[in-house]
Amino acid sequence: MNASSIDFSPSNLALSPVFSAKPFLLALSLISTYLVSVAFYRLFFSPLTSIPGPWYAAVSVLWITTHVLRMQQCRVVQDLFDTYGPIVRIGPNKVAFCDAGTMRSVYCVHKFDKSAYYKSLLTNNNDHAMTTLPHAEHAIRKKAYAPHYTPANLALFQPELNDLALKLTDILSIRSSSVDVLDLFRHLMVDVIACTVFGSRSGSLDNWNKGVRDPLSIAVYDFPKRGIMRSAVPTWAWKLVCKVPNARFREMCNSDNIMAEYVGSRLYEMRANMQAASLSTPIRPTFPASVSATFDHLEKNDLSALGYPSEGTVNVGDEHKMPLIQRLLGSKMPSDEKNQKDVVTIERDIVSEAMGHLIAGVDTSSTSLSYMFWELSRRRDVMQRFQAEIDEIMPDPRVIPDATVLNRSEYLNAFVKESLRVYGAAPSLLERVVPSPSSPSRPSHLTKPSSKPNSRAGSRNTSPSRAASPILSTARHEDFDMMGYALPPGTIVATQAWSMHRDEDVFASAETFLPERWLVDPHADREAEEERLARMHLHLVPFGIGTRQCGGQNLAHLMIRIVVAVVVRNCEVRADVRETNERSMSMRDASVLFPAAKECKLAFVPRAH
Ligand code: HEM
Repeated sequence: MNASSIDFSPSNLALSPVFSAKPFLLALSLISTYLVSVAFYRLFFSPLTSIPGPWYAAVSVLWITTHVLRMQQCRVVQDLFDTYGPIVRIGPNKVAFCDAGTMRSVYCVHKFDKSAYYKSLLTNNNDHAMTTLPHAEHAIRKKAYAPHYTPANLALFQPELNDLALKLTDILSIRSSSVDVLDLFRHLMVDVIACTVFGSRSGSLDNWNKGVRDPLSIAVYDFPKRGIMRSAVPTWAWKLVCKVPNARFREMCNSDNIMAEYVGSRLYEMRANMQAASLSTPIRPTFPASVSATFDHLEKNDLSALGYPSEGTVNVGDEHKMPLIQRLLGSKMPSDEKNQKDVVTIERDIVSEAMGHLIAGVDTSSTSLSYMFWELSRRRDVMQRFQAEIDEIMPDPRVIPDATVLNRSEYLNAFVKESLRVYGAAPSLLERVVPSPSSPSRPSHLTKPSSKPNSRAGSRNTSPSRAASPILSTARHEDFDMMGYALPPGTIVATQAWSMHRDEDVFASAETFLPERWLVDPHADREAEEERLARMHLHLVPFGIGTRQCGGQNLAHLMIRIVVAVVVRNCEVRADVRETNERSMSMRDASVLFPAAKECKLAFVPRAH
């Protein structure tokens, strides 16, 4: 047969075996069989089968992922707790729980490593404390930065923080119309972190006031979105994504580099200054190749025992006051600098760490402050009680009291706790992984092999002893016993502050904003009151819990108190319901909480003194 004799008519082609649909159908049926088998296994034979939860969550990650993308994961997981109880399977390999005893067991006692989810927050393509998954390696990073955030060290920076807060108040007082405080506080926090971490003034607040775009604040804002996109696509595809011809989009893709350039410049300036001043830099080994050998020793040196500034100081300016990058440079750099490779690695680590603090501290604090002022704008009762206290501790409206005075203020404390309870800025699941037997951080007492059958979790409030309830008779030695269920190594487990803060048995009328719940009722039985407050404190975890909890919480507490005090002393706060209301402020959660409208417009009217 020659080519001219082949009939290429459409009707013949459709029947031609070359174009037969059979291979396609075969592939399709193989894939379908595989998917159905996987779903069948996950539903009926997985070690997590007995854990309560909807079947569609057990068979695929698709369901929970859609809620992550809708930025409604916290609410959805809370609904599952309401339906199924305090332990729920939310994915083929993921278990969420809401129980104070289990929370302590996972995050404080066993100190499970973080899950790979955190890698989406890498800075400068490199790890920092928050993204370092293994517990032992993290301990070393934390030891290096933690002394910076002790209350005594932060108190040295209070004059600068006060200046920034007064500048903010001046900006608010002269505006005749409403301002988007979410954006304004973001610029403020960039200045705060520039001051405490880099020892420089970024001028972000000034830029905001002048209506000038501030690339650093924009980069910090863009970074989480960039992280989610970056982790969703392979490197080759990411390079294409970054070429999308849209200037704003490219700026977002480039946010990591913009931050790295800023932080890198500050680091080199600092290093040059330190060298010029012939500083006496202490030499301490950090980030050694083998971290496990030092692990036990580091564990004993927990935060409280660290003692600052015992590790040595740099003799420039105020002997003890130094921004974080100066502290890290002083403690990490080899004095002779013979090994240039080490220097490059160490500097890269410092840049990533400092960037990590920018992204961890800016959006969280600005969201918290925004929700606080929104509450003050609509709760006259809270505002009046607050003003009475602040007017007393701050007779001169331009002289902000010392941190010790702010910390002793009863109503201010109650207001901040209640705000962090209802509007905690990091309310989502804090994922950890059940370790494998070979993991260096796996404690030997993780499981107790038992012959008793599995006991199902029942009520919401499980006491600590319940976490040690019997496990499945089929449980293997390496399984972890969580509330009566045996979880194999590799299972992702997590709790969320959102739910811990909304437990009706602990916080009556949990959805109501009620600072008074944190005050002792003088008419009630004293012992019962103490017990009630202790229970609430046990469930209040806006900064996480255990060794991985927020490294900058003391700075967050200090700055929130300073800003709230000075603004309440100087201004009345108003919201126009046409622009800021329940709907616009409805909470959405990505890794950080934010209002649905992505803005919070409020007006500030100077008070008559
Ligand atoms: C209201 C404000 C803040 C909230 C609600 C908050 C919340 C949190 C939470 C929940 C974590 C733990 C994440 C986990 O376990 O997976 C965390 C970690 C962290 N936060 Fe914050 N944060 C706030 C402000 C800040 C500030 C101002 C800084 C520093 C400038 C900061 C620095 C960090 C760092 C460095 C980590 C990682 C800790 C580590 O793993 O060593 N945070 N934060």
